[in-house]
Amino acid sequence: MSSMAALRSIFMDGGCFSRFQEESKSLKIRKMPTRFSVVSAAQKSDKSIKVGILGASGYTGVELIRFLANHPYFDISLMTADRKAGQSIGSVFPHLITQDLPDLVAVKDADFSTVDAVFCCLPHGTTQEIIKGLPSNLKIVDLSADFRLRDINDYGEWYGQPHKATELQKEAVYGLSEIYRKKIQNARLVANPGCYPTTVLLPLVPLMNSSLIALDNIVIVSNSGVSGAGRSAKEANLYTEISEGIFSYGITRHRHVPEIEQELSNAANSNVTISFTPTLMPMSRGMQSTINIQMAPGVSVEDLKQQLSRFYENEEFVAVLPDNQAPHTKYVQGSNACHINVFPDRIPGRAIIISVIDNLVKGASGQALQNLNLMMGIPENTGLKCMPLFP
Ligand SMILES: NC(=O)C1=CN([C@@H]2O[C@H](COP(=O)(O)OP(=O)(O)OC[C@H]3O[C@@H](n4cnc5c(N)ncnc54)[C@H](OP(=O)(O)O)[C@@H]3O)[C@@H](O)[C@H]2O)C=CC1
Ligand SMILES: CC(=O)N[C@@H](CCC(=O)OP(=O)(O)O)C(=O)O
Repeated sequence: MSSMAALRSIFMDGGCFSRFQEESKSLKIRKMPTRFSVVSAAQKSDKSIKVGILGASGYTGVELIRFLANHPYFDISLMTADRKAGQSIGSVFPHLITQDLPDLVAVKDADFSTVDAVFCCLPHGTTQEIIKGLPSNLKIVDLSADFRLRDINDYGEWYGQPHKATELQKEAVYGLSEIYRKKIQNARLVANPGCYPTTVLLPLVPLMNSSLIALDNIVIVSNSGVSGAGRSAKEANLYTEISEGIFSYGITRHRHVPEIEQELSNAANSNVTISFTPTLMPMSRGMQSTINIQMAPGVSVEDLKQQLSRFYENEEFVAVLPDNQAPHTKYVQGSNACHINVFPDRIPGRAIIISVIDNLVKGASGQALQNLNLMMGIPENTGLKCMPLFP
């Protein structure tokens, strides 16, 4: 029996697989834990779906290892690295010394016939070369930016090189889970969103086609923890460069601008242009976006909050905070949550939307796992229910 068939039978035994599918269709995910026998399915689990992590020695790779360790169906059976190929995971990450995990191998030595799905946690430009050669039945979630931009010319312009896997790029589904859930369920290749785009799109997409805000007056300032830059050594990320200070970079030309504009324009069905300034903060993880918008005439902050609350009322991972509670990166750290709130600006007619995520979780590995769960037809929150690490 194939892994998928085995998994389906687990759910069918409990009579819950088709009900889960029905429920997914109506997007009532928050109600799942009470209405589905997830626990009994987990008890029967045999970790029958084999997954690989390409780039397991990096920050997003090791974050996936953390979540997959508690996943009832996914078994890590392949892990790759580049410079660290040949090493055990415990020698690269001492906190994993006691875990029973495969050693890191180079991609060229990896046996892909042993896995059903892979997460690609590789640098931009690398995944598109590597996955061209993989078996065509593999499910792939790519955490890099290689397949996010639908317009191949945009890719060339913003990433400074022609795309090397244009056919695959056409096939890819943008993996903002709450927005593209149905497409993701049927996808083979998912382009996981960038962390900045995730903090911006979750609060803005539901407002785009509702005539609530002006589409030509969106000003975004985002703050990121340093782990957003990955684990490889760079002068700009030395403690002496980043501690006790902050600085903005990529001002007006960060490569996430076309990704955010693509998705906002798609939601608005009209061309949307943004002002976007990313800033590096002296913290390891966490991301906050402050989004200043012009409301349409007669629209209030309460209208925006109501629209967002309605849109996300059945979502487990996105919360619109009550009253004037300010989203704080500490309250989402280590979890797949996104917290959003909306405030009136002192300038009449304008509002300030603030959203926070953990860049390594909802901004990368958590959302990637949410997407593979969807692609495999299992409950979307499987393995992701851990609470934020606080304080
Ligand atoms: N960090 C974040 O918050 C986010 C990152 N992303 C994206 O996810 C991807 C991974 O990011 P992150 O984990 O932070 O990066 P890291 O730099 O921490 O890790 C990169 C991984 O890729 C391996 N690698 C590097 N070069 C090659 C190569 N030429 N061939 C094969 N493997 C290679 C590295 O191996 P070795 O260690 O042996 O060199 C390492 O395992 C990137 O595309 C990033 O932009 C997306 C959202 C958020
Ligand atoms: C702090 C930092 O350097 N952040 C990265 C973004 C990381 C990310 O989420 O985006 P990608 O997946 O598109 O790399 C940057 O600005 O390039």
